[in-house]
Amino acid sequence: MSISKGLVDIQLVPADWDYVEEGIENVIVSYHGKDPKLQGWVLRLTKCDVGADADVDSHEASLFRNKELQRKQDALEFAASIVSPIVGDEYVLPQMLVNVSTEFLLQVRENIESQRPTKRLAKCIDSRQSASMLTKEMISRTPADNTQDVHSVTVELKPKCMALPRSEFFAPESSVKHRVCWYCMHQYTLHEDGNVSKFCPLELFSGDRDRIARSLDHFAQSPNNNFVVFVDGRSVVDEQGKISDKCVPHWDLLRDTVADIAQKEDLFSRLQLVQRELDSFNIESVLPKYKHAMETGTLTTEEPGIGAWLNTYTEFRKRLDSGSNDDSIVSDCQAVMELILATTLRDVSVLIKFDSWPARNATDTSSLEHSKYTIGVVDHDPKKLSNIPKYHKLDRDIVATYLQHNPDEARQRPCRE
Ligand SMILES: O=P(O)(O)O[C@@H]1[C@@H](OP(=O)(O)O)[C@H](OP(=O)(O)O)[C@H](O)[C@H](OP(=O)(O)O)[C@H]1OP(=O)(O)O
Ligand SMILES: Nc1ncnc2c1ncn2[C@@H]1O[C@H](COP(=O)(O)OP(=O)(O)OP(=O)(O)O)[C@@H](O)[C@H]1O
Repeated sequence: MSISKGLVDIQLVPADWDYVEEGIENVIVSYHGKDPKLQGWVLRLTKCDVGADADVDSHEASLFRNKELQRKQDALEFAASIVSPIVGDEYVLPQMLVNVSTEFLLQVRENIESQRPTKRLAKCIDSRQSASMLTKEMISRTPADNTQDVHSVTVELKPKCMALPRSEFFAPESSVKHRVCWYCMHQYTLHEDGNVSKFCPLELFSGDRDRIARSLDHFAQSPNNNFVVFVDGRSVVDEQGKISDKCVPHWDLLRDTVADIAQKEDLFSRLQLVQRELDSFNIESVLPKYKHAMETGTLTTEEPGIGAWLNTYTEFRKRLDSGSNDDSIVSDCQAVMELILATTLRDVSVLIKFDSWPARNATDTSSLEHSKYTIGVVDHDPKKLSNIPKYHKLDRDIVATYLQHNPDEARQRPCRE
């Protein structure tokens, strides 16, 4: 990984950028122009509510711009100094901040509008940002070698949960959290009874090749927005909304290859280990600590800057390295920050990109370079401290809804690490 901390000045032409994907907060556009410095890179542009950036020249907009720039610089530092040592340097994509003009942003906004999904249209590219993140392209429209009959294929995994919580401080009605993982319970809030996914993320993190492959099959049956396969830059599903051989060339081979990768790459075990340790208090006991820290002023409504994050991480690392299980020595503030770090890491996506995936008509798949891949995590900006009450409510709702549908403990399907 290489994270450049300065602000880079490059001439950006709106017509050179194509829509790739987006989440709640950011739109990703990829470069297809002629500048070799930008080829193979994407821009991550932040969004705002439609209309919120109407007056780009106001005093408020200028304050907002400075704050946003600081937040993005902190996010770069966060990636380099915290995410990178946790997951491994090799899994964090190279990134840098580039200057972007209002004209550039407004034109890109207009150019990509027709390609955006309806569910995301309440927000648009924020024309007030003065800098955006340039990062390595992980979803590509063209295969690396156009001379062969191959595709560019990227698999996106957003597993959302890596371990069962080990907190001993659960209310009696929450003890189910020791048996059923957060993702499996959440299914009952997100979907109708008959549509809950059979995918369990703990299977994906099991380290057992067969369990991993089976979990990918379950993921493919109910991909939702947690499992996406991009073929030549487009996300694909079959007519039933599933991932199968009908939409992905050699799906069985892809599933097996991804299972091998998930078993072999240290990323998965590192994410699981740190998730287990960081979530040791769980949101249930963190909410009172958060309230207490706010009342006593050890935490304020100001979101933590990079200095506070570095202290949190150093403190956490010291405890982890000493092998101490004594949670009583952890301050309220530290417990809250660790929970936020755990939530940040829980929400990352893992992208695995194959530059030369065999086309459907390829008979000898072994001769193609399908095993050459690039892997990285995306979406690791720190979550907001002010989300703590929301996380607590979500957690309670998830448990309550799960128990409504599964009141009988003997019939609950336990998750296994
Ligand atoms: O709350 P969750 O667990 O549903 O996660 C949200 C994600 O929903 P998901 O369940 O993955 O579809 C949600 O993902 P989508 O945009 O729905 O794909 C975001 O990642 C959201 O993060 P943020 O608010 O943008 O920082 C996520 O919010 P956080 O809870 O991580 O803040
Ligand atoms: N480097 C990249 N190259 C190609 N595509 C990417 C890259 N990074 C992200 N994407 C795609 O864009 C999507 C949205 O990106 P990102 O997760 O950064 O947005 P977000 O708004 O922060 O997401 P969320 O809603 O999960 O918080 C990802 O899910 C992925 O499909």
